[in-house]
Amino acid sequence: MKNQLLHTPEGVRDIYNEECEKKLELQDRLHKALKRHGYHSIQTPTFEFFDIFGKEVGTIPSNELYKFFDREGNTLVLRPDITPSIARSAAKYFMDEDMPIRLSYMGNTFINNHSYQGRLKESTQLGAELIGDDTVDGDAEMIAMAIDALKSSGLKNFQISVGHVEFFRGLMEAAGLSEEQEEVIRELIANKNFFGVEEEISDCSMNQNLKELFGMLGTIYDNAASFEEAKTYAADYPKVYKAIRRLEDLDAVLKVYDVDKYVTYEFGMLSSYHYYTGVIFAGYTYGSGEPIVKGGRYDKLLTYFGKDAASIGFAIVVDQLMAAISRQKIEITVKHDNQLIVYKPEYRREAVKKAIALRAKDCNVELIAWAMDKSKADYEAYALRNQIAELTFMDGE
Ligand SMILES: N[C@@H](Cc1c[nH]c[nH+]1)C(=O)O
Repeated sequence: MKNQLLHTPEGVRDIYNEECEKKLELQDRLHKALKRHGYHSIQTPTFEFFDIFGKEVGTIPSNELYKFFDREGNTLVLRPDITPSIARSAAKYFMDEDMPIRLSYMGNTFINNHSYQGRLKESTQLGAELIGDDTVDGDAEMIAMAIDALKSSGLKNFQISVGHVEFFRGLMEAAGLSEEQEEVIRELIANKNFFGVEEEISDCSMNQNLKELFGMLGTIYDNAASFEEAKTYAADYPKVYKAIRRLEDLDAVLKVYDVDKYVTYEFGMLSSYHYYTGVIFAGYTYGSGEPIVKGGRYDKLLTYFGKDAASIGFAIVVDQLMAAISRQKIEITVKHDNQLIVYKPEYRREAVKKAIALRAKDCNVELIAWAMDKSKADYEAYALRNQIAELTFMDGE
């Protein structure tokens, strides 16, 4: 047999047996958590027209998209991100709705990233979007809900880092740096090289307050009570000041939800998604270098689809969460309550009837016709391998 027939391409994998059962159980728990917050389920297609994920939308760059053509010659894209699809469908189906819309979804995303990063190219996301709500209450609801969902997965130690895209944007505007310099600084921040940032701006002529704010990009605050200094420095930079104030207000509401202990603030938090306009956040835990949850506010994305609706959302990266849960040795218990009935030909009718009756009572029953070359011991070993709870032989003995 050709080796390639058994292999999957780089970056995609099979999930089977116990791992698959656990993943489904985890998805179920996460989905229920979103439902508990009143979110309504929605499914959108796995592929869409190229424009839904085009440059103007501000999601994954075009060279990381899986693109292909339909019979008419349209360029189609396997979704790299579900948020633009939700934005499209919200604009299509809820154009005249003037109340906030709460949607939740689960599905796979596809990103053709460089193989050397060792990342999955197909991963499962479970997410929620709150559309048509620009309030800080909305920001807090999303973060509190993400925390509730993570807790329902059994995870105990995790952290949500929260930032605001306007802090960095405000600094860039105020400092009047070139696009190239901005790119360099973004890269340095992404690598947590804050000395590098200091060095990069040391030659630029800028006001001391602005320099102080640049110096705060690497600080992690566990409470908005420590924002006072930053606010003083930002007094003359309205964008930056407003961003800090928003995080301060958010912290107050997160305290009402009693989830502030899970949250830290980072003014230097950035995202490569250009559709974010306000608060952004990402969740981390042990055993996963990548975020287990990512989200943020995108107040302008829906205007691209013709609806003016400030929105915020997040997605839990189920595969990352699974990996972390397993590395932290957190047990996701899956029920092993399958019954197995093995029958000899003369007992076929009886066996089938029995299986139907049990299934009607919601029992899980696997039915096997006894193969001539198999012994009782073979079936017992099979039952053990497959964690069968109860094995019945219908052979007249
Ligand atoms: N779609 C984003 C997460 C998100 C959902 N809503 C807002 N942001 C992502 O894939 O990272």
